[in-house]
Amino acid sequence: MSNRAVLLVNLGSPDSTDVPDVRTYLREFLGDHRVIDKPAWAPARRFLVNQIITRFRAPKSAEAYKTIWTDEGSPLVVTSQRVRDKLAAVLGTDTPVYLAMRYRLPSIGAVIDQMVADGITEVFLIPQYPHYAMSSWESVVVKVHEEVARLTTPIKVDCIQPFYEDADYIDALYEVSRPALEKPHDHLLFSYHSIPERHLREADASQAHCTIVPDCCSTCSAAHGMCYKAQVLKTTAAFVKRAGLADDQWSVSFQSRLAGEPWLVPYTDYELEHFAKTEGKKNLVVMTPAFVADCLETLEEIAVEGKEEFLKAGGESFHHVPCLNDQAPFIDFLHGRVRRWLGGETPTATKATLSAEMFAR
Ligand SMILES: C=CC1=C(C)c2cc3[nH]c(cc4nc(cc5[nH]c(cc1n2)c(C)c5CCC(=O)O)C(CCC(=O)O)=C4C)c(C)c3C=C
Ligand SMILES: [Fe+2]
Ligand SMILES: [Fe+2]
Repeated sequence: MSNRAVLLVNLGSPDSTDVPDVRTYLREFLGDHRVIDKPAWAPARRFLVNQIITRFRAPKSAEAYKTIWTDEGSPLVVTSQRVRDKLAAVLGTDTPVYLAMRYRLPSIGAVIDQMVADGITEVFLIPQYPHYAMSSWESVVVKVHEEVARLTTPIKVDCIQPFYEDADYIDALYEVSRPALEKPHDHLLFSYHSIPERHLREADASQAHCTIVPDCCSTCSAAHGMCYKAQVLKTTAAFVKRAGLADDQWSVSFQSRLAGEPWLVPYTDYELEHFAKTEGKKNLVVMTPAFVADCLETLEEIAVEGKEEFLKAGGESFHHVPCLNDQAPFIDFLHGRVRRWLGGETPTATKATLSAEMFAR
């Protein structure tokens, strides 16, 4: 067996839909200071997460998870396992593929220990996020490097760059959404996971561009290497061009916000109501390209709740485009990137080339 391997990392889900398991998951997830960050108020943050958010949120989240749970477990975890297995099948035994979750199981630390036991010395890390965000991509990449740093025999980590406008990724998105786009519809909505607006400023190492320069995301800047909003807008622009859509056929919105501060706007739930009630857009297709695997945020929040809100507001048809999941175009995309890494061609990020600010937070 070779000493080189692929490591896929996704966000993770609770172990089960039981409230204590959901609480444990939320504690770990929301206890990550790259997700709920307020370093200046660290004790307040711990109190907020442990006592308030998890106590009140866990029962509600558990109910939501029950609506999407499958016999095999959480859709996000099950789909990620299928992606791992399909990628492993096309790569063959020379390049094993491992899967870890940022929160809960299988943990990044345990999977890295397994890789060491298997004799792996070089790893191609592919966070299962097309876009950089402090709370997603950065959290995974930093955690993997932290776990590698504790090893006595080091592993070399090459990380794929956020692939938000990679032509092959956009082609894959186009392939999986074509059947839905061929159905009659009035509008295509790109609904991305929201983040606090403040996170855009925190990620901007120059502290001079994001949310400061007017129309910052359309003004070329080095800050966009770590600007979630600029990157989701680039995914959208690349997809719109690939699909040949006119400007009045699509728009962007942001879902899954928490309370307490401004998150990226416009909010998906407001947009859904507005389309049906005031814009006369009654037949809607919704894509969710921030997620590569269908999960709570797509299957429940969009495909069930979003649909209900839209139809209640007077909408007539609502179609959620499934995520890339384990569909062939995504496996082909990943396979292509791994082949290029094995051939030394894929531009990758190492700890030395990644922003030092990322590791210092
Ligand atoms: C796509 C990338 C993601 C970013 C960026 C992100 C930021 C972010 N999320 C929360 C809070 C929650 N997210 C939850 C679920 C969830 N989030 C992502 C992805 C991103 N989050 C996924 C894939 C999922 C689904 C997980 C699954 O098991 O299916 C949840 C938990 C569910 C709930 O209770 O609603 C919370 C909470 C914050 C605060 C944040 C950025 C600051
Ligand atoms: Fe989230
Ligand atoms: Fe911007």
